[in-house]
Amino acid sequence: MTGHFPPRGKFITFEGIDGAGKSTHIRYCADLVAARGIELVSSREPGGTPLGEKLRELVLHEPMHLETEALLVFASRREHIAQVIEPALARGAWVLSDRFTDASFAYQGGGRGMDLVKIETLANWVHPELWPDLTILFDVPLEVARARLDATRTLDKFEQEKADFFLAARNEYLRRAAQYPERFRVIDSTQTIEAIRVQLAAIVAELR
Ligand SMILES: Nc1ncnc2c1ncn2[C@@H]1O[C@H](COP(=O)(O)OP(=O)(O)OP(=O)(O)O)[C@@H](O)[C@H]1O
Ligand SMILES: Cc1cn([C@H]2C[C@H](O)[C@@H](COP(=O)(O)O)O2)c(=O)[nH]c1=O
Repeated sequence: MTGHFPPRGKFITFEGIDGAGKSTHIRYCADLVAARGIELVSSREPGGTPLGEKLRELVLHEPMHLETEALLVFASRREHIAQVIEPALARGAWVLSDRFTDASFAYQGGGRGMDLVKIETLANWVHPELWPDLTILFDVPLEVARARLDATRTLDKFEQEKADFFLAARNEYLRRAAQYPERFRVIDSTQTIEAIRVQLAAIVAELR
């Protein structure tokens, strides 16, 4: 007897410095995917599971050593992969995640200055086989991101960081996008929401 295996789902991640517009555009991309009749799981990091959300609270609000921070985001990620991402991809669902390991490179590596080799080691340990099929990087100068955040919310631990932190995080994102051009699409997030949507629709339509 032969079993029926659904084609593996797609794993799409959304990255950018705080205020770049990820959350705004994930909802739109989710609608595009759902309109194709594809099962969809929308999630986020740190978080995405009950334990991951508890870790998120610690990471976003408690002061801690930078390596503790890195270990906690990877602990949250391990749980997220086991409980949510892998089961969804295996049953053919598409997973849209607000951040994944590129954020650890950008924030713990670029922003905090943690040795990138250590982050690579954690990534190879926690998800040796799993990388996104597509990563959409919303790129924006930090003054624009900052103005958007200041207008909308109370800032968490990361959002209160100084300009240098975000400059380094943005540069690390752009460095990774240049290193993995087949996986990344970089969007100029200073454009209007409508203009960005046009680009996103084309990018998502390419994915089969
Ligand atoms: N292209 C845009 N033009 C103008 N305003 C925008 C644009 N994209 C997002 N915004 C606005 O900027 C604010 C921050 O956007 P959003 O919450 O999507 O950012 P984010 O990248 O998800 O931030 P964080 O990572 O901190 O959650 C929101 O008020 C949103 O409406
Ligand atoms: C996955 C991940 C996230 N972070 C930081 C980046 C953001 O400042 C927060 C998450 O907040 P958001 O509003 O949901 O984007 O966490 C990090 O430092 N390292 C990571 O790996």
